[in-house]
Amino acid sequence: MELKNLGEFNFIHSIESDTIYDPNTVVQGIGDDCAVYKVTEGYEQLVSTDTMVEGVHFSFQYMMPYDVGYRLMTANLSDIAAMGGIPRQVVLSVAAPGHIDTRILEEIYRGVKEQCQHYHVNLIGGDTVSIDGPMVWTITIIGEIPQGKAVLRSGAQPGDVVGVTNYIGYAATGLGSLSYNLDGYPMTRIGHQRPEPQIELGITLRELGVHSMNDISDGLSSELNEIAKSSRVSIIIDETLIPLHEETYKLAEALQTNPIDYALLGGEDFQLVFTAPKELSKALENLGSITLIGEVIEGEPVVQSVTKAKEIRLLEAKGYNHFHE
Ligand SMILES: Nc1ncnc2c1ncn2[C@@H]1O[C@H](COP(=O)(O)OP(=O)(O)OP(=O)(O)O)[C@@H](O)[C@H]1O
Ligand SMILES: Cc1ncc(C[n+]2csc(CCOP(=O)(O)O)c2C)c(N)n1
Ligand SMILES: [Mg+2]
Ligand SMILES: [Mg+2]
Ligand SMILES: [Mg+2]
Repeated sequence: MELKNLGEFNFIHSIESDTIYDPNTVVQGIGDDCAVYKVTEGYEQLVSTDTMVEGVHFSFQYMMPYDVGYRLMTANLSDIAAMGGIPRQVVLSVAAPGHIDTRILEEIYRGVKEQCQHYHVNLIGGDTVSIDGPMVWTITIIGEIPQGKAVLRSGAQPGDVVGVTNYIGYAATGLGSLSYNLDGYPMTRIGHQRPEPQIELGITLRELGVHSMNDISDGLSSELNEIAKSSRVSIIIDETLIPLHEETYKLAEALQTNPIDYALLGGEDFQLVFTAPKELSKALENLGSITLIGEVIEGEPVVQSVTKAKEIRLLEAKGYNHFHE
């Protein structure tokens, strides 16, 4: 059935069941002017919002509707992970054209709810409007963090080591293989379609005492530059240490591109990049999913890298930019 035949209120009614995955914190969910939720004593509240636009952040050529919802939740959960926080509540706003088949919307919600269930997050409200254009999906997420413990972009200190979680350039490899219609990239395709936020690692890193952290939405060079600027420090990384998946090397070979660029410029990995006191190096490496790729030094707020050929180059804050020519 088309959305315009179902109508706004029937649509809201159709999605409101199975939205509460941590009932202890909810006083009022979907169904009133505002949602009402409880906060934990001794904790600060985190809030962040992220939007996904059809044609910009996703294409039904490369993703199933279920994946769209899944990744929308991941992008929002990822910003909570980047602070070392615990996700709690979300509200979701959708703008959709009247001719859309409601089965597509149901599938997107199924993806959202899957991630809500997995991370014990409640979907407590939202908004539904019509648009004469592409679908626009926005989530606002609320999380919690023990008082004074949020890991900021501005906390990096000279002498820190720089680390990343898992593989970088993974999602961009999957998207590249899809857009060039190349077979043989099963792992990274899932990385593009169904990325995971690093909630548990974010909490572990915060508890270990990392100094600064960011999640990778726009690309490693962009995120490192944000840390360098906010913290007023210089960062230097060794490009040969950036953890790339074998499918990234394979795609770079097939397309005659530089594999490092998928990590530096690709984005949407939703992995974490952080800086930490050098004394934590051993503990960080013992986590298994962390790679140390550089260090923080005193100086201008810039990022430099040592290339494979042992040359030093400036890493500009390139990466995904919505308003770049
Ligand atoms: N239109 C806006 N109005 C007010 N604040 C904004 C607006 N857009 C971004 N911000 C704020 O700017 C800062 C950086 O936002 P940005 O969206 O770049 O970070 P992010 O969500 O981590 O990255 P990404 O959106 O690429 O995942 C955040 O504090 C965000 O709240
Ligand atoms: C169809 C299609 N084309 C291109 C891309 C790549 N892409 C889009 S937005 C973005 C950065 C993060 O956005 P934001 O800063 O809004 O969080 C990236 C890397 C995609 N995912 N799908
Ligand atoms: Mg954002
Ligand atoms: Mg972020
Ligand atoms: Mg961005």
